[in-house]
Amino acid sequence: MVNYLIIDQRKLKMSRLVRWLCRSKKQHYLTNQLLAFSTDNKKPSNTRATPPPIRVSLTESAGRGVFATRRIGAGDLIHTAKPIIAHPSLSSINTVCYYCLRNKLNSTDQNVAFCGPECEQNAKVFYDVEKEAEWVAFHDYCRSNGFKYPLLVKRLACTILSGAAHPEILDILQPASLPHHILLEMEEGFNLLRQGFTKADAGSEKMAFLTKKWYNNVLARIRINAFRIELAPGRYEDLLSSAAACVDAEAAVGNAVYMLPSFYNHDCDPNAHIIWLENADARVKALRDIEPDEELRICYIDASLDHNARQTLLLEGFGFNCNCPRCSSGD
Ligand SMILES: C[S@@+](CC[C@H](N)C(=O)[O-])C[C@H]1O[C@@H](n2cnc3c(N)ncnc32)[C@H](O)[C@@H]1O
Repeated sequence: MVNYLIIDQRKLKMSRLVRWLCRSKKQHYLTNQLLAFSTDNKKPSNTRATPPPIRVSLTESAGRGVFATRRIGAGDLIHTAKPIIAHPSLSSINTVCYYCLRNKLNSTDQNVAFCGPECEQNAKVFYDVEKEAEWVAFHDYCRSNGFKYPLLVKRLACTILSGAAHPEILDILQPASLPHHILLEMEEGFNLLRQGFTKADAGSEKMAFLTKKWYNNVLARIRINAFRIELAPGRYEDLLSSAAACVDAEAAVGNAVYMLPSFYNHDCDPNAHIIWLENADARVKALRDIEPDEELRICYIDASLDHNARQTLLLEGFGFNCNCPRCSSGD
């Protein structure tokens, strides 16, 4: 089975495990757990996949980070990762698979739909719960405010209600807090989400995890750890539609949260990047030659912005003052 939403008791143990690991610095073990969690395990059980050439360890000034365990060549694929949760942007909801975000340009279906039976089957972990409730008001709230992350929280909540995920599943990721004005804006989303499940008779016992505190914590983590997915245009038609989307509105097909990719720190002159080809599966690639023990860093923002714009975006969006060599040099 593909590890798209491998959410079970193991994940609950993960968050306790990480607290222990951070104390004991048994980071090789952490890396192995994250790799097992993050990568595609489609391979037959009798063939052992080669582990990616990376480890997760503490950095000097940016928390945990990802380091090369051997030399990696420019252009090499370092590893792939499947999302823990992914959600199409509302503008793409009828044109991409509701599970893997693959473009379904040829489909005539105007409703949410899946690109095939495998995605439909995999989506059961959230869709069986989601389709029982009415989400017009929640989607209107997201659409009118331009919010994308509450959609990921809704999908996660559905997965938890179905019993396929534990409420603590994202606790391993870097925590964050939301500024007061954002907390106020999020309140309506929380109320609409609860209302949706309450009206659908989801059951108060099952919904006990869905507190304002849980909602805000998850949203804050998602805000600094989620990736905006833009698929690489493969065909001429895709190229045209993505060019139109760039001009029109939201170019991203959706957003997703991953496990291992969330441990990559930022650099304004990165040595690695993440790309998406046909769906939400992430591919981490080297941008240049990387030496053993060098930290692998990606760029969270548009690197072509000037120094002040980059610093402001990183502080407001991700909560840190960037101390990468490029920023330190004043560039
Ligand atoms: C997606 S997480 C990266 C992994 C994180 N270091 C951890 O321990 O989970 C993003 C957070 O890492 C830290 N970070 C990433 N890049 C940084 C940088 N260039 N300078 C300082 N802190 C950074 C910030 O705390 C940021 O909010």
